[in-house]
Amino acid sequence: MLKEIKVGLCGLGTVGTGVVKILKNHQEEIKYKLGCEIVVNKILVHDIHKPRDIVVNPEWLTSNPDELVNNPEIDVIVEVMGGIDQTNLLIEQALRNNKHIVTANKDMMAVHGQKLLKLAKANNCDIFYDASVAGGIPILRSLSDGLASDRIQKIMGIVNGTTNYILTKMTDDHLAFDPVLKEAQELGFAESDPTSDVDGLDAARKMTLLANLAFKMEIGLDDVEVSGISNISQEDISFADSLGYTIKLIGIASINNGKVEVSVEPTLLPKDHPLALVKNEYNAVYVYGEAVGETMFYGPGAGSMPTATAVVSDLMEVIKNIRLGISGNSYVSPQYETQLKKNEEKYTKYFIRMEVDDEAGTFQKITNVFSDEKVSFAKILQLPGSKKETAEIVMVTHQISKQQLLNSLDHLQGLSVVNRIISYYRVDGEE
Ligand SMILES: NC(=O)C1=CN([C@@H]2O[C@H](COP(=O)(O)OP(=O)(O)OC[C@H]3O[C@@H](n4cnc5c(N)ncnc54)[C@H](OP(=O)(O)O)[C@@H]3O)[C@@H](O)[C@H]2O)C=CC1
Ligand SMILES: N[C@@H](CC=O)C(=O)O
Repeated sequence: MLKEIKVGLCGLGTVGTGVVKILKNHQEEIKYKLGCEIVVNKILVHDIHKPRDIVVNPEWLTSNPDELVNNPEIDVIVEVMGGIDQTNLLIEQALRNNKHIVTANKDMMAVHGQKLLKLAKANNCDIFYDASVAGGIPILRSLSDGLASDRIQKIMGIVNGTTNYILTKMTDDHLAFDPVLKEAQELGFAESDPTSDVDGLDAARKMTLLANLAFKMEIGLDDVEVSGISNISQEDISFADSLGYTIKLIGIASINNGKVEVSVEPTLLPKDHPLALVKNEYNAVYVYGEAVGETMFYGPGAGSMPTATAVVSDLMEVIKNIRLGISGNSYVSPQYETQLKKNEEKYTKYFIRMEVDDEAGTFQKITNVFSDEKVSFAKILQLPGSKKETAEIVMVTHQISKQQLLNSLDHLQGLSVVNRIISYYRVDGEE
């Protein structure tokens, strides 16, 4: 009979502080559900003297990882400190010492996840990482448990809280990018290096974790097409708005005939689409299963307490498995070889904005390029440009392949009447 489980906590920042609070504030419920107590007996931090928002026993604090990973008293390492390669080494060492792992670290899991999962299995240990995707939403667990019997066909969602916060404030309150990013950092949503949020890398890491689980393949970061939100302007937002769309950073992973496509990019959604209504740091993930149809998961995707909820729930799962004697089954080897769609096989609609010379015949030359590529349009706007004797053309295509888009843009750039392609974005979520 287990009386208590000893935990070594790596990190006491935004998420780590939430973990300590939940373990303290919900200890009665947790003990009731598990039949044993969870005791934190070491906490790894950078600086043990730093003033903190939470009171912990000063004897728990250490800056020496050996006191956790090589400590025979510790059963589970909860890693909420971030970092990739150094942290991976620390986790490998902990697994070799037969410690179970709970982590919120998508950066590490996207790069070293498969290897760590195998090492965990070899050492009869669990490694759970539900908090690493969409914060408080139990999306990885839903894919591996609740939807285990289905064949997943598509996942589409907002999986980065920081960029959703920024886009919400830019769209609804017309605020500028930089001060809103600063706000997201102060609220604890952003990564220590927020460029990984802004450039779409954080969302791409999460999409690989989702896609691997959903499609039972090994999809790496290099297989994901990524673009972030730093080039989205107030003009893009307002043109999108006047055509009936909202811009969101959307991750998509889909499979057709065994071929996958994973991308993260700014996407125009109809204003009444459920994902367009997801605001601030909230995340939402659509999962389309062959049998279940459409399901949607919604909740806070970042922040101290939501993320800590997922971490502590994973910790409880580890403990349940220890009690049942079934630890070491987090790794399932990929069932299928990874096959990626080519650009000719990726279909969607696109929003395209360009600045052109405002002279007779311009429009005809542009439409000729598109009709040569068999691209037709659902919506077109033509307005005066920001400079004298220029015009701006904004168009939304019907469904075309990525290759048709790239060919058209290439030809347009060669036309003397086209001054520049200002922006182009995917359009999704409408028939
Ligand atoms: N914030 C969020 O909303 C979410 C975060 N995550 C992930 O959770 C993890 C933690 O994020 P977050 O809590 O925001 O990060 P913070 O920067 O707030 O906290 C990091 C903590 O780890 C400690 N730390 C960092 N590096 C080291 C090191 N090399 N040695 C010892 N201690 C170290 C820091 O010590 P010290 O306090 O002394 O500086 C700090 O306590 C990251 O992987 C992040 O991607 C996942 C989902 C949501
Ligand atoms: N920086 C991330 C934190 C959670 O994963 C985000 O903004 O979503």
